[in-house]
This record gives sequence, C-alpha cells and structure tokens, in this order.
Amino acid sequence: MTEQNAGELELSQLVKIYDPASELRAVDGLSLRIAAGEFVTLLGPSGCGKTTVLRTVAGFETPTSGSLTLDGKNLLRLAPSRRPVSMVFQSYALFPHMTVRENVGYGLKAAGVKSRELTERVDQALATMNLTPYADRAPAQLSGGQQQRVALARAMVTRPQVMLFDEPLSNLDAALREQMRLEIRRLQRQLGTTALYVTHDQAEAMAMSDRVVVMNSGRIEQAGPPTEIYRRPASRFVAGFVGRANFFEVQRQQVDESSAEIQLWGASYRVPAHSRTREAREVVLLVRPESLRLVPDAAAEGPAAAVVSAAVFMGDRVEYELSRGEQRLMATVMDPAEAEIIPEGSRVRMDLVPERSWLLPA
Ligand SMILES: Nc1ncnc2c1ncn2[C@@H]1O[C@H](COP(=O)(O)OP(=O)(O)OP(=O)(O)O)[C@@H](O)[C@H]1O
Repeated sequence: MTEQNAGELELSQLVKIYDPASELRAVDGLSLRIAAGEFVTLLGPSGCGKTTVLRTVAGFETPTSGSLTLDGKNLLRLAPSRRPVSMVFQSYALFPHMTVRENVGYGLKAAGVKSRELTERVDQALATMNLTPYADRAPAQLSGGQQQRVALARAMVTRPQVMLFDEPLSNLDAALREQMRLEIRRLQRQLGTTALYVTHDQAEAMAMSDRVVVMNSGRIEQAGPPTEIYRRPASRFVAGFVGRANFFEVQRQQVDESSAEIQLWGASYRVPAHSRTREAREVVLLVRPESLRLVPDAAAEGPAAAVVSAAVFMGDRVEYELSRGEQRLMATVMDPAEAEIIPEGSRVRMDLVPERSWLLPA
C-alpha cells in the first residue's frame, strides 16, 4: 500500500477534561483502532463525547492525556493544518464570498499546488460530486444538498488520509439525507480514505458504517459491525439506543457460553445469550419488534396476552403498539395482506422467534 492510501488511526486511552475544576471527563479513557480505509461511526446521546473525539483527531482540541497516532506517527505533535486529515461540518462552513470552484481549490492553493494541477484536481473533484455546472456560483446560490457536496469536494480534493464528518447530513431533508449517505459511502470506498463519522442518527450509522462505536459518558459501550450492534448488543443501553427494543425479565438456565433456556409466558425457549449472562445475577431478554409474533385471539389471557392499542400502516409494514397491563410493547409485521392487519382493540397472543431474541445482563 502506498503512503497515500494507508491511514490506520489509533486512539489510545484518550482523556479530555475541559474544566479542571469540575473534573467532568468529556472523553474518559477511550481506546479505538481504525483500520486504513475503514468507515467507523461514533454514535451516542447528546454530550457523550463524540464531537470531542472528532475535534481531537482534527487537532482543534488537545487531549488531557492519551495518544493519537496515524500509521504509527504521533499526530498530536502536528498543528491542525499539517495533519493529513480533513473535516466536513454540519454547517458546511463554505466561504460565502468565494465561488464553488474557489472554495474547492482553497486547500490546494494554500498548500502551494501549481495552478495547472490545481485546476485539474478541482475539475475532477467537481465532476465526481456532479457540481461542474455550478462551478462559478456562490454558495448562497446553491441548495443545502449542493452546498454539502461542495464541502465534500473541498474535503476530498486535498487527498487526506482521514476524513472526519461531524453530523454532515443533519441539515438536509430525509430523502436527500438517504441519498447522500450512499454518495458519501461510495466516495469513501472509491478513495480508500479512512473515515470517522459522528452522528446521533442510528439509521445513518447502521447504513454507512463498517463499524459502529456506541458511546456513553465519554466511554465506549460497544464497538462492532452494525449487525452485531443490532442483534447482539452488549448492554441494555446499546439495545435501547440502537433500534427499538422490548425487554422482558426472565428466569434462565444457562446452557453454555452462548445460549440459555428461558421461561416466558408459560413456555420454554432456547435463546442465544451474551457471554456475560453466565455471571450475571439478573438477565433480561431483548426481543426486537420484528421478532415478536402476534396471533389474534379474542380469548387470550395470562402473561402472553396483550391488547393492540395502536396499529399504524406504514406501507411496507404495520407497526403495532401493544399494552399488557402497565407495559407498552412494540411489534412490526412486514408487508401483511390487508385481511391480516389486526385492528386496534383486538386481543392477541404473543410469541417470539427464539433465535432472533437475545439474552443480556440486566
Ligand atoms: N468547549 C467546551 N468547554 C467545556 N465543556 C465542553 C466543551 N465542549 C464540550 N463540552 C462538554 O463535554 C461533553 C462532551 O461534549 P461533546 O460535544 O463531545 O458531545 P457530543 O456527543 O458530540 O454531543 P452532541 O451530540 O450534543 O454534539 C459535554 O458534557 C459537553 O458539555
């Protein structure tokens, strides 16, 4: 691999304390290795430290302690402008008095790239982002989506080893956001650039990332591919933060490291289990809405019985809200026939898909 294409980023034991008097750790001993060319997303609630991590990699913040290396070289010693890193902001941060072409070429000009090469590279970046017809416009004459594409073109034209994204799609409408997710991902793959992306939108994180890092209070709760985060969450926090979740308190007999026998609703099920359930005193069963089965049954009673309190038709699926005493549960049924849609007020018997359920420490 060439120097240009490498880009393994390693964050080790990063700590950031903004205000020594309060001792609040915005980032609390975070370690993360991001492979060259990998797309990693930091996901978590407001204030969990995502932006601080990103800004530390960019060089806009200095960590209180810890190390940061790129391909083994210490990044902390380099000023922000000397780091082979570029950042795309939520607010686009374009220069309003410059044309699109000038905005995109700005970094190359500052780096002293000669005018012929500069023109070629800018033209290429504009073409990649479908911006050629807008080259001579001012940012104010573009839509939000077009402005964000200018910001992307400006970030990629300097051929950074790492691209940082700070909630870049938050200001766009839903349809455009979905389209831009794919565009950013395609561009990142094509360039082979390492990407660190910050969002609090879990769908965005799932759709774009090789790996999702779920953060809470400055620490990593779990890091893994989207399927693992969704299907095999390590904690109740992760399960509840990523996707929608029903939790049931259950008794269990551990079968082995990765499965357990549980009793629920008067039946026994064998379910996959987190390895830490072996030592845990209390466990909880996660059942995603699409793994909760409903059987209409006017005579249903006992713990498996519930009442449909809402049935919402979403086109490709129906989303049910169920009530069982005080508890509110969610069930999703994909693409049901018209006659299969269960009306509000109906009694149902619940069943679960055991292999799609997941036992975790409470
Ligand atoms: N410049 C600053 N000075 C003091 N405290 C700060 C500063 N920036 C962030 N913090 C605090 O550090 C913690 C982490 O903030 P950070 O912005 O990294 O979180 P975040 O996960 O990106 O949140 P959001 O999703 O709301 O942007 C918060 O408690 C925040 O109040």
